[in-house]
Parts: sequence; structure tokens; C-alpha cells
Amino acid sequence: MTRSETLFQQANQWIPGGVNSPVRAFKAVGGTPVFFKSAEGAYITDVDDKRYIDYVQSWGPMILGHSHPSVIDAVITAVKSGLTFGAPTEAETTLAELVCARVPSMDQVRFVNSGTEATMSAIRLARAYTGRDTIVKFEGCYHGHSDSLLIKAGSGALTLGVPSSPGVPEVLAAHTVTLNYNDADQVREFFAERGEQVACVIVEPVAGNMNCIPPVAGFLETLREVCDEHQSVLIFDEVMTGFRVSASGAQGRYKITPDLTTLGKVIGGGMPVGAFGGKRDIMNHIAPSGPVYQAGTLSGNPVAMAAGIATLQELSASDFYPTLFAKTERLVKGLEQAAADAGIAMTTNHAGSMFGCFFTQEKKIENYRQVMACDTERFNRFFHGMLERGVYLAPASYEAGFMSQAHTDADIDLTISKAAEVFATL
Ligand SMILES: Cc1ncc(COP(=O)(O)O)c(C=O)c1O
Ligand SMILES: NCC(=O)CCC(=O)O
Repeated sequence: MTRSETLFQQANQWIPGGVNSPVRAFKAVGGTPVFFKSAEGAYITDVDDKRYIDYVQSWGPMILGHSHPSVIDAVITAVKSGLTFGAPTEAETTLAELVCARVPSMDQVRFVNSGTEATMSAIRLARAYTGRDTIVKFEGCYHGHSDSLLIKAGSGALTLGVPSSPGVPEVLAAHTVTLNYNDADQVREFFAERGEQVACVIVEPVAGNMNCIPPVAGFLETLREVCDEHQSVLIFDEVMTGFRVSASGAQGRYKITPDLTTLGKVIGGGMPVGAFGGKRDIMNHIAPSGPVYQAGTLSGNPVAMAAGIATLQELSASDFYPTLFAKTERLVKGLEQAAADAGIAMTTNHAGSMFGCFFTQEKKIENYRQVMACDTERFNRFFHGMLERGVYLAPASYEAGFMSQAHTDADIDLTISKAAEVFATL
């Protein structure tokens, strides 16, 4: 047995399914999850001392690569001053200012501990602000695991075949309407009928939890329009896209201004952080400014704030995003070419530093239905072939991949050559 196999067996005794988050368990791809012990830059090392080029990057946060020296130094400095005070610190304001300065739609921001908390709190706020109950989301989008949002959700929920989780009361689920991603006509039709009931529309402005699906022209624009017409709150869930698809997130990339934005992943630099924010007149409703309750023992944790500040500061270099995006292009073009050379039907999507591969005859993948029709068995063989050859991809075909600053052209070219080997076996 490998050490990962031994550890997984032990973990299963004490932890349900052996993991603390379902997507880690390799349920979708089969086999035993790899247990890791360290990571640096683009590389991650497992407990059997095997090294992998990592395109999961902890599901998105590690945009600088693992163990970036400035982030580690900032964390060590913060740790030495105490782990948590449960009281305000200057670092919270520093990070809040950094975030709001970069995301112009955000006048104010509240820090929480995860993306789940951020979206859960944002929809509570939108419901209170509008005095309405109905929320609109899109099939295959994942916004964390709060009750109202775990309806027809993406990510791990898709792989388990239970996108709408048991345990969510029907009366609550009834308030969540699920529409088709990238289908502007359906959104218009729904709003024409029930727009006055809609508290908010929440959307991943680039979908990253049903593989990677950028918005088609006009989709986000339509969401903005119908929300304006019906006084509904438009929430961009930028937990994944924030500071990843542009310096100001997807809203900057596609030039659509949401009312509320949720963030996570990158803004915590690898520490547990989420955030929600937006226009001052909406954020004023949050306690203690207003009556909408939202709280957290560890919210704004000083160590997490330090990691976030150090990360955002690194992103300010003028060539940061162009360089990062060029790497993503290099990878996806190389993978497409390698697949074509091997006669494998595969297409890719990418947006900024997010990307995805689809095993399909179709040339363009723009919606959930198309994703679900892709050849998952072939993806699973691809995944294991790459894993064997030292490339760690997300262990499910419904996840976006992530590029980091630390990936070199040599790492990317090595990845493409490994993929070429695997394509030859598919
Ligand atoms: C778009 C999006 N929203 C929300 C979440 C939930 O964040 P977390 O896992 O930190 O609770 C995730 C990822 O998990 C996500 O990708
Ligand atoms: N796309 C999946 C995630 O972003 C979150 C990972 C997890 O749920 O563990």
C-alpha cells in the first residue's frame, strides 16, 4: 500500500468518507485520494515523496503559487503577535481598503471565513434589502453549501448525483429558482413573469464549478438589465473569479457592475477568508449599521488578513495578469494541439487564469447540458494518466483548473508533453 492509501484508510475511520470536503475523495475519478505534505510554487509533494505540477492550487486561492515567500513571511509575523483577538485590528481595514480600491463596485466589505458564509450572508442581505424571498441561481453554479444555494449546485454536488442535497427543507428550496446558465432569453421570460418577487440573482460570472464556462456575450448584460428593471439585487459570486480573471475580477473583465460581490479564495492567500460587499446603501443594512445579522468569532482574523494583504500587494505588479494569462493560453493551446495530434476529440475553455478541458466532439462548450454530455470516462482516464505522470488536476471533470504565477513555461511544456503521452493511451 502507498502511504496515501494507508492514511486514507485511517481517515475513513474517523472522518466521513475520509475527507473534510467531498471533492477531495476522488469519488468522481475513482481510486484513492493523494495525501499531501508540502507544496512550493507550482509543485505539490505527496506523502510518498512524489512531486506533481499542481493545477488545483487548493481550488483557486494560490494564485502566486504555494508558499510564496512574502505571504509566508507576513503570516509568520502576524502569528507571532497572537492568533486572534475577537476585536478590531488595523489589518482588517487595510485589506478592506485594498479590496474596495480594486473592485470599484464595492464601497464597503465585510470579512467572513469562507465563500459559503459570504454567499449565504449576501443573499440574506439581498432578501432583507428588497423585502422579497425568491432567489435566482443557475444550474451547475456552486455558491457554497448553505441551504438556499445547494439546489442544482455544481462542483462536488454534481459528482455525487445529489445536486440538491437532502436536508434542505422543501419550503426553503421553493424560494430558489434555478435557470440555465448563459440563457438570456430564459432569464427575460422568467423576469417578465415573476420579476417583482426576485430578491436577487446570484451568478458565477465565469462558471468554474461545472468545469470552466465563460459567459456568452449578452448574458451578464441581461442579468444587469432585468435586475435594474425589477429592483432586484445582482450578486456576482466572485469567490473563484475575484482577482483571478482580472485585477478587478470578472466584473472588470466583462464591464458589468453588480450590486453585491462575494469573494474568497485569493483574498485569503491560502488562509480561510471570504467576503461580501457592495454599494454603501445596501451594506448599511448589515449589523451593527443596520438590522441584518451577520457575525463570526474568527472573522477578519489577523493571520488571515496578513496573508490576504500580502497576496493582493503581489498582484499589483503591472505585468502580473498579462503574464499569468499568457501562461494559461500556452497551456490550453498546447493541450488542444496535443489532443488533435493524437486524434482525441477535446476542446478547451479559459478565462484569465481559469481553464477547462472537455472531451467532446463539440467545438464550443457554453452550457451545463453540454458539459454533462461530455465523456467523463475519458476524462477520468486522462486524470489518472496525468496523475501517474506527475501532474495534479482537479479530481473531477466538473472543476476549473487554475494557473499560478509560479508555473514556468517549462512546467507548462512538460505538462503538455505528459498530456500527449496520455492522449496516446485514451
Ligand atoms: C463560486 C464559488 N462560490 C462559493 C464557494 C464556496 O466557498 P468555500 O468553499 O470557501 O465555502 C466556492 C468554492 O467552494 C466557489 O467556487
Ligand atoms: N470547485 C470546488 C471548490 O471550489 C471548492 C472545493 C471544495 O468544495 O472542497
